[in-house]
Amino acid sequence: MKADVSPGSPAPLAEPPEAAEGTRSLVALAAAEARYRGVLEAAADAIFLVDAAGSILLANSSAERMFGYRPGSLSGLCIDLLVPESKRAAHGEHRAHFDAQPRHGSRRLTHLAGQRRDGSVFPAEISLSYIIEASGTIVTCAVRDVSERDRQALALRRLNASLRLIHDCNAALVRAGSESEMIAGIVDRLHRQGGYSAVWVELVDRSSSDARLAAEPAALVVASSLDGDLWRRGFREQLTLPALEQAQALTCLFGSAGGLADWSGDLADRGQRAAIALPLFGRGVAIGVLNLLTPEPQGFDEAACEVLEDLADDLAYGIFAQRAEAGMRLLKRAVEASANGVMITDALKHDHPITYVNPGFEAITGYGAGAVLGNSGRFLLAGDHDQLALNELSQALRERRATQVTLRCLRKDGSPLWVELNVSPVGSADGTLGHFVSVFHDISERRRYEEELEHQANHDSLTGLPNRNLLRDRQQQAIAYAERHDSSLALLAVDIDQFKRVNNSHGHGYGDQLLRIVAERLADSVRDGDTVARLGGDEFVMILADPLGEEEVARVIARILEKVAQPIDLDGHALAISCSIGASLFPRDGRDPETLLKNADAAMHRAKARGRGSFHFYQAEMNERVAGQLAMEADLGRALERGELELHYQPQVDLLSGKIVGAEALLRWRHPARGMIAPKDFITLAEDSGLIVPIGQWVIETACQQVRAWRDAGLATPRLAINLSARQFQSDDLAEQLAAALARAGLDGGALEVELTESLALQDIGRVTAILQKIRQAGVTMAMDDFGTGFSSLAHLLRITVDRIKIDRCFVRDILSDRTAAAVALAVIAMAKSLGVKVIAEGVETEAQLAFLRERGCDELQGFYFSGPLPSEEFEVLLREARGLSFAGSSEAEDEDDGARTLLQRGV
Ligand SMILES: Nc1nc2c(ncn2[C@@H]2O[C@@H]3COP(=O)(O)O[C@H]4[C@@H](O)[C@H](n5cnc6c(=O)[nH]c(N)nc65)O[C@@H]4COP(=O)(O)O[C@H]3[C@H]2O)c(=O)[nH]1
Repeated sequence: MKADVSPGSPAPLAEPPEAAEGTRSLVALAAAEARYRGVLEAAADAIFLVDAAGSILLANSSAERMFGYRPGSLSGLCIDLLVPESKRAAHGEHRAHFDAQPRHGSRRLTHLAGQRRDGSVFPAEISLSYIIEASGTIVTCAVRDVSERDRQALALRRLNASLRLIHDCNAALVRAGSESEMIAGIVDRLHRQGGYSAVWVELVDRSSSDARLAAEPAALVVASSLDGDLWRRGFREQLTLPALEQAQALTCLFGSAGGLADWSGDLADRGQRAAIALPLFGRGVAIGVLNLLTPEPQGFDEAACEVLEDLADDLAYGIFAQRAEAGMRLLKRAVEASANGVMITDALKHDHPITYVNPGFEAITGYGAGAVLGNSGRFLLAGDHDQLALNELSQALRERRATQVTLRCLRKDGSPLWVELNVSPVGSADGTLGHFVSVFHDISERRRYEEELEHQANHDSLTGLPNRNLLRDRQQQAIAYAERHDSSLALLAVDIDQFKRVNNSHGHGYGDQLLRIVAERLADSVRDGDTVARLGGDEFVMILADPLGEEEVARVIARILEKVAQPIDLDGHALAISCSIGASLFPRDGRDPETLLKNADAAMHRAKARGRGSFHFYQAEMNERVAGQLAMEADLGRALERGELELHYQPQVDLLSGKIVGAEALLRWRHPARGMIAPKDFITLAEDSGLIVPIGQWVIETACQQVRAWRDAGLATPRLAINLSARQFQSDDLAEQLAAALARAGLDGGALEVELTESLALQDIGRVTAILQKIRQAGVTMAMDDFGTGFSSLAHLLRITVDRIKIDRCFVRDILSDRTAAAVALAVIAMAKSLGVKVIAEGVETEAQLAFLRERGCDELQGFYFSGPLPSEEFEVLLREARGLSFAGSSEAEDEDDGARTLLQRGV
């Protein structure tokens, strides 16, 4: 049955009754119909009346709205049209079957679907009631659209699932032992439990500085239907990277493949409907991105996004925490493994007790954790609180700020320990100060090295005494002190006498030993507060702090001289040394270090000029003298080339024959400005400056040429003695030089004699004797000069074989007045006799001296009594006239004559 029923004029529900009665009944019926119709129209469900053939007899407005039909257009249509196409055939069959076996009653059918006019399908529930009428069964069908209810139910289900997922994920976060395990766990759960078809996490490459993602994902689970990773590239560029850059979750829906980008089209083809990229940020730092794919079109609706964002936050926090913990573990390991000592103290407790020390602390200090925990770190100072750095340290602790100080501590074994200490306050979680962390750096070795360098820079390596640098400091300090206290100080310049000779002749090792001994002796002679410094060579300087005056300084100097003069035994060589000292006083002789030193030096040179072992206080005119000496040294250097040197000749007379048997060549310097200068005024200078070597060569050459000239002049020339300075023996070829000079003059060795001084004994005696032997082999004779004045041992001297011994002037001078002088002279004569050596007395000035010596067996004389040194021309006259001494009588006659002194007379 088909009815064209429109909602405005609904079809009658029943046939009208009999006429009379009928009119009332009709009215009542119409009223009832109107009520039913009202009910129908008010119903939210779609309500249909359908006949047995399936034609819609009536449909309410809700039905037209629900199925998308215009008002009235449903009537007459087959109800099957409202069933989804796929179910339509089954529905028809079902309806036919029912028609064949009609029955009363009602049914409720769920999980059905309706199809709208536009073809769209919606979930529906249907209630059916059957009325069997004569014309057939009429079915009342109430259809309810349950889309919204289903959607809500689905959302609820999803929410529950998500909550379960979150819970499980959080459990995984907590339980994970490592970052990778945690990420893998989350990814796996999201895939298995959350039903996401692909889940992966990409992390920021921590080795890159610009938050770039690592090339490979940290974890990835993909359903097999999504095999192949071509789509992932597009996903990465379109979702993952922008999400990270924008720091917000980005979603993408794939409706159908048409018109979509390659990657999303590919995913849509493979049944995927939505994608999301969730950035992971931990404490504001980009960590990575969590990416998900789902076949559910609503998979990333608002609620799901919310849940996933929470999960992403948890994951980010978990990674951050894992990293922080790994960082902590790493830090702990680093602290444990650090070679630096680490000490943590409790800043809140009195005395800051130690709460932690690392193994490095024990290695450095020797104290293990067990011994120090609970103590104050102060114990390391071992009571040494007199350190400036401690002020800074305690102030920093008080002010709760970081500081760095260098401290002197003591190790457990008592050895000194220098540490560089970095102290930093460390806050508690609530921001208040909780601890101090102190890092110890053992700088003992560096400190030792620095001290060594400082010592080297300020001390003389040979003697360990302060050097010029430190002396200057000490001088300044002493001057400042004296100025403040209105007191004085003395500066002593000390120089070892004849040190150069010792050094040159015995070698530097010997000289070094001597310097060390002198250094010790000088240091032993003064008080602790005084300074002894070595400036170099044999130059020492002493500062006597706060002396009472010149007398006290003189007493100290006397003590020094005495101490230094004590005999020294060096490798079996008995050595008597002495030093010369010059003193300047502050403020009298200078107010600054330079002036005091210069003046003490000038005084020292003056002392040297006085002779060995003396001292002198500075006097104003001294500087001129020193300057004069320097000028003289410069002049002497030029004297040779300018021909200012000449030789004078002093005859030596035989005491038996009275004849001139020899002569001594004595050097003179005819200075253009100062006139004739005697050797005593420049020989020492020449020796000290080394000029004596070329000068000595000149003497040898000139002496030889002079003999040659006299001989050529037909004069009977006696042997000529020349003086050899000890310094000349340092040239190994001295003998060769002599031989060459003789050869050049065409002379044999007998023409010359060399005069040696006792100071030769200070030289390397082996070397000297070897040279002397060569000289002797050349036929040259030898005389020992100034015998008895030297400081060498007799035993030493005896190793040098000489032909003549010269009794020194000083004994001859006093020979008649001083018993000691006479005894020495006699002893020399006796010794010479016993050795078979001739004796010559020098400095004989009087007849009485001559008589005494002649009488005691002295062989020869030299002295003013007969003649002083003469220029060559004058000496030539002596030779030409063959002058000599004539003796008035024999020695016996002299004895008889009371006026023995007159027995000798000077030959004319
Ligand atoms: N009081 C007094 N003095 C007398 C008398 N007779 C001689 N004299 C001085 O005694 C010195 C003798 O020389 P010397 O002992 O070898 O002592 C020499 C010698 O050691 C050294 N000398 C001189 N010429 C040379 C030289 O060519 N080479 C070296 N190395 N030294 C030289 O200089 C020293 C001093 O020489 P001169 O001043 O010439 O002094 C000479 C001479 O003038 C006298 O009767 N009374």
